[in-house]
Amino acid sequence: MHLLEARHLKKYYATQKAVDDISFAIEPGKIFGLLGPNGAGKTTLLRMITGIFFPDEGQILFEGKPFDPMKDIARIGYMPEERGLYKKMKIGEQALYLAQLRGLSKTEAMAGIKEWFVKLEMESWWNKKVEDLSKGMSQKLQFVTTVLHQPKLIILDEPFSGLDPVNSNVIKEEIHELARKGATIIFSTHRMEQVEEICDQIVLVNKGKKILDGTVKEVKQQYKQHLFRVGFEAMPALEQTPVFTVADTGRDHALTLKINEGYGPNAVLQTLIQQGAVIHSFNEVLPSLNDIFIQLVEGTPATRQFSKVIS
Ligand SMILES: Nc1ncnc2c1ncn2[C@@H]1O[C@H](COP(=O)(O)OP(=O)(O)OP(=O)(O)O)[C@@H](O)[C@H]1O
Repeated sequence: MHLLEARHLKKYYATQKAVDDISFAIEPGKIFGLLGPNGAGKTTLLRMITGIFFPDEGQILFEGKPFDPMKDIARIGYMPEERGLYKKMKIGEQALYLAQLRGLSKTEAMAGIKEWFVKLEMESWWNKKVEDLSKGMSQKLQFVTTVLHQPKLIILDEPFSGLDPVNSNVIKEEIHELARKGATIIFSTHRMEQVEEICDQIVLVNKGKKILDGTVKEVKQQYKQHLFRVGFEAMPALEQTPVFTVADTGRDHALTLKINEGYGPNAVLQTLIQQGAVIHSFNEVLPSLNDIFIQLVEGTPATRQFSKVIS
């Protein structure tokens, strides 16, 4: 059974089709990346999944049953992009207050906070005020307050913004650990390198529509351009062949070759050897998610506007 299923969700504002018939399903324990350019509809989708507002049309199923924000919200942890911490409150008190608000007893909350503060090296922060924290520090605090009540579904909007590489890695590791323990994670970002490393499944939205859905591996296979990087002992002088085309000018004794239609890697290797090349490496070059993202969304205007649809 899926932990979360979105079926034909629609949310229209006065002039914008912010989310226009989007469906996807997420299995328990998976890390799901919700991607898209600015204004694509990601926040609007997340707000429906977190019960902040209802979809105009469509259905959300949580553990196979219609999503009931009043009941299910206690099992969801949401870290929004615009951070919602009380600036004047002390950090320890704030974490305690938020954990109790999400249903933990004071004892449970204290135990959880201690564990997380030690894990993320925040023990000395207890008596600081939020307004005294740097952007990255408040990001860590917000992460802790999102996951403290052990939600089944954790939704993180741009979780790494403001974090240095060391703290990004710490949070990345914690996200993996939470997923290993069974939590399902949705995270929304435009930073593709993080998605490649972390996500099991991705959905790309653009102009309110879903334009891609699959595992990172599937998506890369779907958009591959049959390119291979070949390393040589010495750069060979290659003759024209119907098997491949040289895709770059070559450096460091290596060339990128594009295999022509009707041929495979074996034919490339045979041709190269016949032409006297001495090969020492041969690797497929898959497109990065960044390349795919840019290819799919480049040049498309922001969210679909009613006026354009009507005219
Ligand atoms: N309250 C609102 N009223 C009218 N239009 C809105 C409202 N909120 C969002 N929109 C529009 O809906 C579209 C989708 O916005 P949304 O915030 O969901 O995008 P996003 O993918 O989260 O963008 P970003 O990556 O920039 O945060 C945008 O065109 C936005 O202008």
